[in-house]
Amino acid sequence: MSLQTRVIALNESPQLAQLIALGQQSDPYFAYETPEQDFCLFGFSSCQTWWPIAFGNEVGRLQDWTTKLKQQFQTDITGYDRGLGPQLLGGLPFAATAKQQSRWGIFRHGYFFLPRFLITKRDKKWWLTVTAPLAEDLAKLAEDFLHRLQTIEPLVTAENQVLNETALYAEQWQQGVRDTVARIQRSDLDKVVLARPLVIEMAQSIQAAGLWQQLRQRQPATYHICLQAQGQAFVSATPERLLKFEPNQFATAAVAGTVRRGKNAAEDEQLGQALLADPKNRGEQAFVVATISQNLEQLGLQVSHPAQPQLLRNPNVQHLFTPITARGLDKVTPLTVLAALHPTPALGGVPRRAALAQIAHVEPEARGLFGAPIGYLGLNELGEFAVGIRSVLLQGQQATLFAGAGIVAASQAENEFKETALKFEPIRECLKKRLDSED
Ligand SMILES: C=C(O[C@@H]1C=C(C(=O)O)C=C[C@H]1O)C(=O)O
Repeated sequence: MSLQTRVIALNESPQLAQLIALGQQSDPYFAYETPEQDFCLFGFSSCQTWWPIAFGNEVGRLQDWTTKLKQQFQTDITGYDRGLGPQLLGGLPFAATAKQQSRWGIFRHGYFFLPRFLITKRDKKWWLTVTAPLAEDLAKLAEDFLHRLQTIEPLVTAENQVLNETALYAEQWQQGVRDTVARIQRSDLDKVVLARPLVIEMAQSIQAAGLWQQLRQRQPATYHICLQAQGQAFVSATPERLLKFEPNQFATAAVAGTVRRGKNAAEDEQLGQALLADPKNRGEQAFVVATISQNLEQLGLQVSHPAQPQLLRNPNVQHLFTPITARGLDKVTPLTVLAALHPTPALGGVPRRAALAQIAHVEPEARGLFGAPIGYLGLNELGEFAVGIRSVLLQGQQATLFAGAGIVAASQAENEFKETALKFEPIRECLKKRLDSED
């Protein structure tokens, strides 16, 4: 099928409430906002979708799909700026997995779509990209879409309440942490990130676009991402960038080590400084910096980063954080870099292969999109992927939250359990808040 695309500068800024309302009705739908809130993408309906039904070589197959898509365009689609023109929106799975139990449905092996309608906010301006088969009238499609967007009523938050909450595998998980610590102490395994699910049942079906909006209001300084397709959705308020592709370089970050936020500025500062001075957390984060750097250098890229980590603060937790940049992108494609980096030791472990085997051994369920690359990749090769943590899978009335913690030789199961509980909080609070905000 031959495709065509057109980018239109919008004179009037769309209303966020209307984008959200239209998003709630769209299938598929994707919303993406950077922590700086200076760049947003909203994708509605698809021209084509990619969701493999079997596992294995996901990155290679996504690359093949991208190459095929590029060939379907009659006109040059590579010259657009970031976020404009045809974009692939979605996520890859955390790991190729055949045998583990999975609740992820069509997201299980990854899901991307090429949107028919894409609204982009960048440099304080708004744009619409329309992409459709050659036979369709792009001007008419754009006109109808904008009319729909301008006339849609804002989303009415449905009345909802939490029915029950189950921390799955709680005991089994803590035993898994203890076994992992023992294994780390007696082998050359250094770090394994172990995650666990929390299932929340609500009285009514959960509106993904509405939850995205709530997270955006309550937790502004993170990415805000929503991927909705075939009746289910993945929503993430992750603080963590996996990769940003710029014209001549790309940017990534090493995030690890966690402590809660203080009750006041002085306590907050003290907790932050203690985290910066703590050998366990510093060691854990240094693994992440070293491994990311090595993986990139092996691709022939020139890597640079500051010598000392900084603090990355979110409402409930603070982390150690080192920004990393690499040059020499002409040697590799974006997806090659992504495959080399993911999963970083922030979500997998060190050494990677042994850590992934330990994760598969301890965790009964497939991680799906949790901890996985989620974002956009333009056919112009500019894009950005975040790490899909602080996230939730929504399926009707059921929300499954996942959170993980880095396990090293000095880890204690109870503390790691508490740390994961802390990481559930932002989304858990939003789901509960719906109850309070109904009055
Ligand atoms: C795995 C998660 O977070 C990761 C693990 C961290 C840690 O172990 O301290 C910190 C930040 C993230 O890289 C999560 O939020 O689920």
